[in-house]
Amino acid sequence: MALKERLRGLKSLAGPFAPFDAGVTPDDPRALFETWLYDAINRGILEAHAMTLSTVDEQGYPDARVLILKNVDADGWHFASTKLSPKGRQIAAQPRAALTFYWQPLGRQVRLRGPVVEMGREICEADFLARPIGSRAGALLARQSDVLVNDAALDAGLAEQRRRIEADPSTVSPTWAVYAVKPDEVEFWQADEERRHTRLRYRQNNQGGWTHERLWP
Ligand SMILES: Cc1cc2nc3c(=O)[nH]c(=O)nc-3n(C[C@H](O)[C@H](O)[C@H](O)COP(=O)(O)O)c2cc1C
Repeated sequence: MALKERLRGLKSLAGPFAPFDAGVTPDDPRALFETWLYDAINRGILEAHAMTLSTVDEQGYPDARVLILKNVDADGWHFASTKLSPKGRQIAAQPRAALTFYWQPLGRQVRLRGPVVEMGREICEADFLARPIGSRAGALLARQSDVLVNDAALDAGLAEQRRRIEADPSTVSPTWAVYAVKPDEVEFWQADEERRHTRLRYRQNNQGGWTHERLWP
């Protein structure tokens, strides 16, 4: 069977899904996001904290990759990476981003976008030190997305950084950063088997609060 037919035969948004009452929602999208995230975690969805981070480079060329959500607080939605990576350089040049979550068994998507800020050194260092040693060694290398010429160079580099950490466990990478996306727009999307999806978009208003409105599916 041709790929096109194979794809046509695959189910999507098959449900059944619990209805989403968009008329009874909190004033702040953070509260609804946390409810949906806990729903996903409690449902046992693997990597419920995985999300797609979209950025653009200096030329406005988009890029996207999956990352792990580290926290949600008054500063925004947090993620961590090395500042020297393509995403780090893109954020330095264009400090705006979008995040997308999809929890398939619940038929739920959340999209948000807004400015990105780098958190203070204390938060970045605490995040770095909480990582397993292998992750710390990789982050100290700070070569993410560079061209890898051979595995021996990677293995030698990781071993060297591991020795460095073992000699001084307080070693931190100066280029490891925790970033926060502070959204000015957050959209909640609940699938419906009959495609009568429910969409609710929050937008920051001039008073520093939020207004929300339904969107056509
Ligand atoms: C489930 C999952 C979680 C990931 N988590 C992170 C993360 O928290 N930080 C990170 O820098 N890369 C993470 N990655 C790798 C990124 O997707 C990406 O390959 C890497 O950050 C390089 O991206 P860049 O070249 O756009 O900078 C994760 C990948 C997957 C599939």
